[in-house]
Amino acid sequence: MTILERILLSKRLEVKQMLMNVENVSRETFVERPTLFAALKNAEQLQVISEIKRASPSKGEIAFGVDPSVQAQIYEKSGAACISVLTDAPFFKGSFADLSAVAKTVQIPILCKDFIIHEVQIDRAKAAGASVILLIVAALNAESLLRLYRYAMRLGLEVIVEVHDRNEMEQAITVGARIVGVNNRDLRTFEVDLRRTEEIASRFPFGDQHVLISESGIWHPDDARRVAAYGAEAVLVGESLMRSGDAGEAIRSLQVRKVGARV
Ligand SMILES: O=C(O)c1ccccc1NCC(=O)[C@H](O)[C@H](O)COP(=O)(O)O
Repeated sequence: MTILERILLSKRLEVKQMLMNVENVSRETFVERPTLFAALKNAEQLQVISEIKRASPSKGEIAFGVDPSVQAQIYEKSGAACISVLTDAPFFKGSFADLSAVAKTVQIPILCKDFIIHEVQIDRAKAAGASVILLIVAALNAESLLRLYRYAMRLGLEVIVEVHDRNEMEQAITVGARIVGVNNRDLRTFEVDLRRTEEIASRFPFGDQHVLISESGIWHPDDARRVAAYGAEAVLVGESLMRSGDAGEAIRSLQVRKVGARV
């Protein structure tokens, strides 16, 4: 069984639990946030979506004890365009409590980074303060992808549709995705290869209506320059920021000039 299959098996159980507990979810009112799409499009520099990542299936512990609010404040002050919060507990040691804590602390867009297979998870993400959710094409069939995409849009959320190859990218565009994230990590082998961004970018419908994000495996300014050269307008970065002694400086070093940016 691949790691994605194992995660999805665990998500089905989690969804059952969530459906039994819908009444107990507290809904708080959060600030109105700027849209992620505009934040990425209107910038001349490559934008950094900075992730709160305590652990991962590929690396084990990264930073179990991090205070998500403190980390989020550092990210926001350093010019992050958005904060991604991993909410999966079994594989990433994240939680919706982490998401809520971040939502109470910062004003910028917040991404609920999870493996979404059911509307109840989208409700939960919104209730905890997310303004953006992630839908992974490899985790959904075409009907579920479209249904969940439309559901999130109706709730006023933005959606990043995550893809791993050109075929998935075409599915993302077909459902109407405007924000597409290429995950450079192979979810079966964990191997990270920035050429995935290059491959997908070669067929991506660049222009005013679409924005491309390169996700995973970004450690150095050279990585940022490389994916910017392929046409990415943002990077989604977890581990390297969590392990950095100076996450603020690390974010600033990745804000390289976008290719095609206006002078
Ligand atoms: O990070 C993993 O090991 C992983 C394994 C299986 C499915 C998803 C996984 N990560 C989720 C992510 O997409 C990353 O957290 C995110 O793109 C940041 O990646 P990185 O900068 O390499 O930490």
